[in-house]
Amino acid sequence: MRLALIAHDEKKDDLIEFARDHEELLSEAELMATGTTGKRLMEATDLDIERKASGPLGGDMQIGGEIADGDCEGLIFLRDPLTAQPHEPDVSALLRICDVHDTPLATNETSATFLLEGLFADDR
Ligand SMILES: O=C(CO)COP(=O)(O)O
Repeated sequence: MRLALIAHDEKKDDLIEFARDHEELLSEAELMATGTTGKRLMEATDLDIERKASGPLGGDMQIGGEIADGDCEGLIFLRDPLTAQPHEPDVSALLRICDVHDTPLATNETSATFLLEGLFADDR
């Protein structure tokens, strides 16, 4: 199973905590992430993560491409709902492409837990 992990700057610590809490399950997946998110996660855990470009430089669009190609089965994207992002159009496009392809998408920690547990329950 291929999964993508992304967090905006204000949410990166939360995603790291989430990844530590779920490291065993996550380690069973092939993981990809936007650039800085992937770097921070690999520094903080033993997870192996394919790093795309940083979000503002096109990383969200690269992950969107994986989803459009049917090569990513779920996205955990801890967005910062309180800060405007310069690449907001890319963020919206990524969320949209998840809906186009009916790809599971979680944008907060509680739904991220449901997403992981649901995908792995399906897989077993
Ligand atoms: O901006 C992002 C998602 O929109 C995340 O990008 P980084 O992981 O490179 O910080």
